Amino acid sequence: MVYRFEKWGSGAVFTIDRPEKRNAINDEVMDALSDAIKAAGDDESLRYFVITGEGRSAFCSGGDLSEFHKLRTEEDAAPMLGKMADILLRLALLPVPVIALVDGHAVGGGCEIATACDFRIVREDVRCGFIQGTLAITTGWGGATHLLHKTGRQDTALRMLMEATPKRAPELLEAGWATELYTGDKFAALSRFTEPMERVHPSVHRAYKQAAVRRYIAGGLPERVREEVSACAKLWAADVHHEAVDRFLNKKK
Ligand SMILES: CC[C@H](C(=O)O)C(=O)SCCNC(=O)CCNC(=O)[C@H](O)C(C)(C)COP(=O)(O)OP(=O)(O)OC[C@H]1O[C@@H](n2cnc3c(N)ncnc32)[C@H](O)[C@@H]1OP(=O)(O)O
Repeated sequence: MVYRFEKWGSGAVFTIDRPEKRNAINDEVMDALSDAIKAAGDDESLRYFVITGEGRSAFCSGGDLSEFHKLRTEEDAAPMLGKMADILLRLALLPVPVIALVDGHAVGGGCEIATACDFRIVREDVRCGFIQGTLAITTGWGGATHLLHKTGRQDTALRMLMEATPKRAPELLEAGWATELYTGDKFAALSRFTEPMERVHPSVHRAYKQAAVRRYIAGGLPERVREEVSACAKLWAADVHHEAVDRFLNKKK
């Protein structure tokens, strides 16, 4: 299995389980995450939805380049990008707090997944970044749209996107992307984060999350995400993108 979806106290944890590929996202993981989000949305007893990665090397390394490099044209790329962008939008709009438990590097689409969550609990020694620019594309799963919507500083957000480099956890905290940093066991860190909120009735959490969802919708996020997908799909078709992916895939051969 390329994932696990398990109950965790009053929450549920989705674990991307492809450590041999640094938890890269392929169609199978997308479909599993989509199903998990549906189940979470239908579960009135759920208090939290948590997403994390297997192993300590990576939270998620983004799209599976060994699979997605076969997508050559704008028409090829748009359906894959749109599929994951829709899944991340549904993740963001879940009626409960959504927590990214970032216990390894989150790069590319992996950084987009964490950005779509309400909170990011980040291990203090990891690096996260929107490295799509190094492949001559933009974010394509809605990451830029979610980041620009959430962050208080547009200059900081644009700099993260345009530099396309992984940032150290303290920098991510300073930039307002990381909610808090931790060391040691990730589930102990998750408990420390959720415990204070557990003293509040879940109906209060759901009401506050609805306020955030209303702000998303008022901000036109679904349409803005669709436009981001289109922009990425256009850049995807360029030779400079395919050459950059080929260099990554051939780096060790
Ligand atoms: C809109 C989303 C967008 C898209 O879908 O295209 C993206 O997400 S673009 C960005 C795609 N992701 C990347 O470019 C990141 C590539 N990976 C890395 O930079 C590193 O692997 C890193 C920093 C995540 C971890 O580095 P580390 O040294 O710990 O591991 P290795 O690089 O040696 O990788 C181990 C093993 O995993 C394979 N791998 C890693 N990432 C991916 C990936 N995204 N897709 C496919 N395979 C990946 C890597 O090739 C190695 O395989 P091996 O067979 O052992 O050589």
